[in-house]
Amino acid sequence: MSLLQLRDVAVTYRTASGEVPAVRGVSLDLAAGQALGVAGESGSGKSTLAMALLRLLPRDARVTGEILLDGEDVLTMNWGRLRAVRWASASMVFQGAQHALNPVQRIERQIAEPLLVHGTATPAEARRKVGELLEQVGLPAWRARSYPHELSGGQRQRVMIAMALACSPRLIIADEPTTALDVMIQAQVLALIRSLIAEHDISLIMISHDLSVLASMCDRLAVMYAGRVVESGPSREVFQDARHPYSLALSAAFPTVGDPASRRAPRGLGGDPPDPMHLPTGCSFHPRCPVSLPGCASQEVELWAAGEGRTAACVHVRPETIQPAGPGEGMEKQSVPVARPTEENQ
Ligand SMILES: Nc1ncnc2c1ncn2[C@@H]1O[C@H](COP(=O)(O)OP(=O)(O)OP(=O)(O)O)[C@@H](O)[C@H]1O
Repeated sequence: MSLLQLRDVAVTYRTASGEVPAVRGVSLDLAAGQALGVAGESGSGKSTLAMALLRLLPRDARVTGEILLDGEDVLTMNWGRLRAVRWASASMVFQGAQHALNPVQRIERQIAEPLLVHGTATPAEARRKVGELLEQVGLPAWRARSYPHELSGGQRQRVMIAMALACSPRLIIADEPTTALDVMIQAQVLALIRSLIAEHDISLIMISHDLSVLASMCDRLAVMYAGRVVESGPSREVFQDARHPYSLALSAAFPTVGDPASRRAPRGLGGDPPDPMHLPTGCSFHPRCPVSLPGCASQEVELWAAGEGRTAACVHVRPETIQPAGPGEGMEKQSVPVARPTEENQ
């Protein structure tokens, strides 16, 4: 059975200017021991989805659908059960550790807190465990006495990882865990996460805008655009042979380690992500899509099978299904391959 199953999950923020549909109809599965990367540009709904998984969203967010963790729906759990599940079954590493840690509490107290709250350790046991956890994440045990401001950004992120590990969860959700770090430290923290999840057999959901980082860390990828998953599948295949033009643009936007040619021309995607309150009609990506067809402006496309274990929401995956947009614009049976970007069209 899957460790985590999302069924038609939607999140809408209620704001003074109206409803913001931040996540729309997301269905995903995560098997035990698997790592899933969730990619997308800023504003695509990644963090909202991650926070929804443990009901950490503000009160003005309405979440619908099903979020089944070990078969139990997180959305309908009572508060007592939810408190038990947080940290112990699933824990979170937030982006920007300097904001997530309490600046006036020593590290020891912050890492020990989940252990004490869950009653899994006495204060003396918790102190010993904190030292062990710090050593597991590559910090000396004496750092337990430090305050967050006495640590570097990379060290603080290691502390966040130690906290996430404290109650031996089955799932860690890491939201842009290395965004604020320089490249060398980023590589160290990613290597640390990779080795810890393998060693402790922990499942991982990692959020990032960087598809190349996710492809190097995760078994599967889900690419989000305007609150929807537009493509999912095995990491290597999505990264190297994207079926959705948006995933293709994302994968082309980052150089690949070991491929000097990919560094020469990091390619950006033209235009801006849409405002969720004013989404384009039809396929939300069509105004920026280099291979859109006239019908894409009127027809929203569902996720279709796009190969072994793969899905993509693009008419080019099943071109025969698109309806004609109007007189003279018939596109039935038209097959247009998704164009890979070339040097000329960048
Ligand atoms: N508390 C909130 N109230 C209203 N709208 C919000 C709130 N939080 C997020 N949003 C909106 O929801 C959409 C998705 O935001 P979210 O932060 O989930 O995206 P993201 O992909 O994680 O972006 P980033 O990579 O910048 O963190 C955005 O349009 C954002 O403006």
